Amino acid sequence: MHTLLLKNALRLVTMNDQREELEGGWLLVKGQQVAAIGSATAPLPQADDVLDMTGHVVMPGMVNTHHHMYQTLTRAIPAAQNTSLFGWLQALYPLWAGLTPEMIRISTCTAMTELLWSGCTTTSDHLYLFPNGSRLDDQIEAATQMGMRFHAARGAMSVGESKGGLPPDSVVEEESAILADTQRVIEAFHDPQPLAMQRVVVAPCSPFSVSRDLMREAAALARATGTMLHTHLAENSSDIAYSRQTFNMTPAEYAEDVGWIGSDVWHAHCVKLDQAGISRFGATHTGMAHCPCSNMRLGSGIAPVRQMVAAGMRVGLGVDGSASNDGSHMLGEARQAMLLGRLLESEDNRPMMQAREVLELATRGGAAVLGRDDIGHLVPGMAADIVAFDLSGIDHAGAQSDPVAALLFCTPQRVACSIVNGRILVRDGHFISHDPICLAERHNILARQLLETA
Ligand SMILES: Nc1nc2[nH]cnc2c(=O)[nH]1
Repeated sequence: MHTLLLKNALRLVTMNDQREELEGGWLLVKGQQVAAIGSATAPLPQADDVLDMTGHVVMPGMVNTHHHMYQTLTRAIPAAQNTSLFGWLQALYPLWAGLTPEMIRISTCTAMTELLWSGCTTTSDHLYLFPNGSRLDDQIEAATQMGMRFHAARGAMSVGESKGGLPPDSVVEEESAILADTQRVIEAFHDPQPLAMQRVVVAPCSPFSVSRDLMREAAALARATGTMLHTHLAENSSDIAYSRQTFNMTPAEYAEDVGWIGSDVWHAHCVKLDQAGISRFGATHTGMAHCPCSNMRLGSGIAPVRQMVAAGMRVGLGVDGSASNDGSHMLGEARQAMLLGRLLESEDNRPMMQAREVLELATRGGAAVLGRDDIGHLVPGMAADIVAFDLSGIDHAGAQSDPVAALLFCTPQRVACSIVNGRILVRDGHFISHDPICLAERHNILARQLLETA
């Protein structure tokens, strides 16, 4: 079995149960897993390949719990720059109706390039439109090519404008077809085994674009197949008003009513979850994807992350779709989570949100949200998902006293090295098996095409 040694780390952040950080530490990878970890004084093992991590912080690859990768084709669209959630969606749905299978594949490669470069090694994606013959298969094919660990959420919309929903009728699907296709992709692609590179998630889009029946049937399908459930919930005040008007319930009451609480469920945003909802979600270990950039970009609000963690909710970070961020920088997202958390906490003079607290959400937190115990920290037996940031450059000059906190306090960097499932994808800052410049060229051609066909 191939072995790889990372040695001389400026800091090796294990995120283990004791949260050990080893100065001068080393880590040995054997095949797909972490085989051993040692401090500066422990004898170095032999290995087939050795990476010298002098000046680098080495840490577990981060876990992104919410994204819409196809939106990389529609970043910074003028009509959607200055509107809140519903207006933003209504400006973009007609563009997204033109998506093709190649656009799904290329946008997935683009978003995964950004994510990998920013320190993320596992990501979920919520793909909820399938126009012009697009299928989840297109995205899974691209993820396999990129080598990233992937939780593909089979999204769906079924309630169009004519039935009181938000999306135009042209982008919704029949509910029977949604359920049949979701079952098909679970059978074709879902791998429940430890170290799985591919899992499938059941993921109707949001309360304002699918029916109560579909939510209930989706929950039953997920439970029958041992898959997880994911949707948007309580994102902003219009979302709350829709829930009250349509279901006469708060979003948390609605989620419980349709069977969407528990340790196999995670909801994106939850900015406006009320106290009763936080308590109920906490007691049932329901998960949530905290998306600070998107929540600021769309003016949605600030999710009370600390309260949610204290209540027992599983909390991870999500960059959200690239039309409401409009980037996929995982370390940058962690920095924003820290800074935004400070604004909320400052209201009652509580201790400030700390760098390590947020790094934990980005690693262990995200792993828990996706229902995984084989990623998110580095101990022998865990998946070899490891990233390294070089702190010897100008952006970190003067930050030697705490290089781990400096990852978030200083300008967010790209990784020098990224390893997924024991395979090196980025070395010395460069992708080994694809060229991001060629990718961006093709991506821009397709993005123009999408605008022209709308
Ligand atoms: N932020 C965000 N919220 C949504 N709610 C339904 N769809 C979306 C989306 O694409 N982005």
